[in-house]
Amino acid sequence: MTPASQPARLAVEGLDQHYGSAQVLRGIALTVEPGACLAVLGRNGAGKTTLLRCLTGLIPESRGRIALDGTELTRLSPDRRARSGLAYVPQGREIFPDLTVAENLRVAARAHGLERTDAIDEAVALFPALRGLWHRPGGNLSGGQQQQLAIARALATRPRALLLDEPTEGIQPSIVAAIEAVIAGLKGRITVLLVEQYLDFALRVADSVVVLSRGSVVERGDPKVLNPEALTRHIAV
Ligand SMILES: Nc1ncnc2c1ncn2[C@@H]1O[C@H](COP(=O)(O)OP(=O)(O)OP(=O)(O)O)[C@@H](O)[C@H]1O
Repeated sequence: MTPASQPARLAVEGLDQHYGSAQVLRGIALTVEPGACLAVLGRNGAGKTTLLRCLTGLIPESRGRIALDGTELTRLSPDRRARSGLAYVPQGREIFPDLTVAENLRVAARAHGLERTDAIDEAVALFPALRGLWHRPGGNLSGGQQQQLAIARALATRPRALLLDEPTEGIQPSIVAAIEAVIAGLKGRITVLLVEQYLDFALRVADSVVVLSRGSVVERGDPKVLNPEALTRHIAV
């Protein structure tokens, strides 16, 4: 059996990103300690998804440095970053609609050489509802079921760091609670960077918080200590 991976330290320094002439990220610096959960908050258009897409390599960073346990990811392809242990659950889930739940999980595990391990069983153990949907095409699942599958699929690659883009968006409360319990259970095992608009959810699960506004970090700290007024000033529409 392949042993589970150790959580990695994710470090970002001086990250800039442009779309054409428009600068969307400005000197982003953040650190997520191994096994901790950092929530990135901010209004629509603040740059949260762009930050995640830069971390995954889906869009090239204009300037800056991204490192996982000190190993530089900057300028590596998305595939190389994924192989380094970075998993991404995008907004909208992007599961394969024509593949069954089982096949969605197997494709991910196989891409990481984990199809003959317990990686899928371990991921599905966190979302037992997926067992009852095993042979259903991904496209036939509800939004909440798809979100659980998307997170399980990412976990089936045994990541060292997990990037989640708004996992609660449009999801029914019972499944939001299940997702919250899973993220809480990953503490100490997988480093998590969570982009969220659902403030209460983010503050409950995160060990630390970064607030983005117009591409810059404007607040950061421990969610138990941060001034709620400072948070809502940058988040409320
Ligand atoms: N492909 C693109 N081309 C040009 N501009 C873009 C592109 N994608 C995003 N933008 C712009 O970049 C800025 C940041 O967008 P981004 O999607 O990262 O914000 P966000 O904080 O994730 O917002 P949301 O919560 O709505 O997803 C916005 O002004 C957006 O309009």
